[in-house]
Amino acid sequence: MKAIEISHMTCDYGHGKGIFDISFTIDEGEVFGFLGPNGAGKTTTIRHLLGFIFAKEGNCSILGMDCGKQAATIQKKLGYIPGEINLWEEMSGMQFLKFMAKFRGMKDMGRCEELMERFELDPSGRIKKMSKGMKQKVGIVAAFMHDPQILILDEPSSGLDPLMQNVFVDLIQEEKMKGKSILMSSHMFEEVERTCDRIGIIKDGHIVCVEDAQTLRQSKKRRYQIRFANINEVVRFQQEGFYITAMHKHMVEVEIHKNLAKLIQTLSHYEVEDIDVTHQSLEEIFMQYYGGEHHGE
Ligand SMILES: Nc1ncnc2c1ncn2[C@@H]1O[C@H](COP(=O)(O)OP(=O)(O)OP(=O)(O)O)[C@@H](O)[C@H]1O
Repeated sequence: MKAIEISHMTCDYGHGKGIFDISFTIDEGEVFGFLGPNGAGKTTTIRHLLGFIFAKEGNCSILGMDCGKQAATIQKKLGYIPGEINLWEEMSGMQFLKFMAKFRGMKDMGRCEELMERFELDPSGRIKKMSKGMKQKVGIVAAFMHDPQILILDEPSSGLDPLMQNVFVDLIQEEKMKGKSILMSSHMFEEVERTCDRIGIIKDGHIVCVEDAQTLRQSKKRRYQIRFANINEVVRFQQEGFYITAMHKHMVEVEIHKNLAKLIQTLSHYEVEDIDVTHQSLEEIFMQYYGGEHHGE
């Protein structure tokens, strides 16, 4: 059984807005990164999973339960961090966490206390007075404290400082080791790179790519900056048919995807003074998808 299954789901808000024919699945024990530019449809998809919106076309299920029909059971079971955390402002952080614990029938608050300590959260103050980062911490503790099997996290680390983002990444990695299934929307490429097994990219309401994170990492192009001994070598090298991305005096930059051996072999016939390499970042790869410039290389 799949942890999460979304099949041909459409929610048309009109004027090209919404989500259209969305399908993907998440396995048990898998961390799935859900990425896309602002307004792409991430939150709309997630709200269907929580049963806040009913799919007019298509359907979605969590652990075999229909997200529309069994929303109450699902909401009790899973861990959820909404994109915009609107907690009950008049409550203190602790009152809110106790309320959530009661809603879920939790007896033991040990995990809650452990998480508060990890995130250095003092929950005694009123939510109304808390900073965005503090509210986010309350949201994280509330989502993880009942040790749920499934976690749906909509931009979970927004508002956290870099130190706390690291604490959060460690937590995700630990949960993954425990076999949890996690759907995580994020704008933080580093966080995605460090945690996700598979990545789905949504743009204008359509899924444009679902890819193994390892495959995406391997598809990173490399750019080699080669400094030749003299300009004659540069002119000669230009005839070799490599994809040249920049040139400056005796330096030539070439972009290589797979055929590094060919470059090394070719350069053995040249007078080379220096060679340097830069790797394409995961962010650059995503930007190709976001901007629609990806040609499926
Ligand atoms: N209830 C609604 N009625 C009409 N349009 C809506 C409604 N909810 C969302 N939209 C529109 O649907 C599109 C998708 O919104 P959604 O919130 O799912 O995007 P998102 O990918 O989560 O974006 P962000 O990264 O900015 O949070 C947007 O253009 C949004 O304005």
